[in-house]
Amino acid sequence: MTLHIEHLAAGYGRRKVLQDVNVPQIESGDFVGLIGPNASGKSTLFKTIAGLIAPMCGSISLAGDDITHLRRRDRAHRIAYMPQAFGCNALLTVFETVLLALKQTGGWRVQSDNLDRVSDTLAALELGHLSERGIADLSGGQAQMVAVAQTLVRAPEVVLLDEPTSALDLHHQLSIMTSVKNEAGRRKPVVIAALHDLNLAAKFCNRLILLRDGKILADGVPQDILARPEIGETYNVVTDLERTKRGALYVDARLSA
Ligand SMILES: Nc1ncnc2c1ncn2[C@@H]1O[C@H](COP(=O)(O)OP(=O)(O)OP(=O)(O)O)[C@@H](O)[C@H]1O
Repeated sequence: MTLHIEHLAAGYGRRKVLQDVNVPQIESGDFVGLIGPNASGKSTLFKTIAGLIAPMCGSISLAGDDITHLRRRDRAHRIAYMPQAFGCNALLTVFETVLLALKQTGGWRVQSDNLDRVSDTLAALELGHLSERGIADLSGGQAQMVAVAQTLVRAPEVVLLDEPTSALDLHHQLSIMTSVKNEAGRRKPVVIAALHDLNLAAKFCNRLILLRDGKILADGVPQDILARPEIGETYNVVTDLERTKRGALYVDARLSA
């Protein structure tokens, strides 16, 4: 099962944000980091893959099917998208909120395996202790982790996470990224996460796609992409790619003089 994007253009009204985006073969089990500065088009790409924006031209195919024309219910079975901003119903518990995410694919009838799926997902994300807490009583980081749980619980073929760690402390950044990577390795969805932290992207992703001004500038393994001069140019900083004593990639970035 692969995701493949060809000559994609998309935007808002007449304004084209994405221009001739080509992404060859993202394979099942890949954990792709979508990187690029603010306003480069990362969320727009996610919204287009998720079907919230219709492409102006080009195609997006999943396992050979063109998904740009899928019906909403069929798309919900195959693709789950966690937006940057997520709304919460103040009256629901964490457990109910994650269970509600299953409604998009399973309808209103709750089956016992749905309850197990919710419990397992919350446990995998270290959120079990929050199950009965009201969703309105969570911290920003806890609410963000619940949004990740809502995405993963649906067990889709494509998982799109828009900045899943932006509100998280160091432990929870590592914990969420580890859980997502484990999910990619175990169930083998295509996973794409928009990330601003290049070191986190290097640590967990097996492929990075660099977007600037709606165009793909580089696509490849982290050690190649992060070593390229386009990284510094794109973010308007000076970068050096180093290896830590433990062998991890580390991007040292500073403002140019
Ligand atoms: N609903 C919208 N209507 C019109 N323009 C929009 C809309 N959403 C985004 N844009 C514009 O599209 C461009 C790309 O925005 P997008 O949100 O895709 O970038 P991004 O790379 O996800 O940014 P960030 O890293 O800041 O979240 C920006 O110029 C933005 O102002």
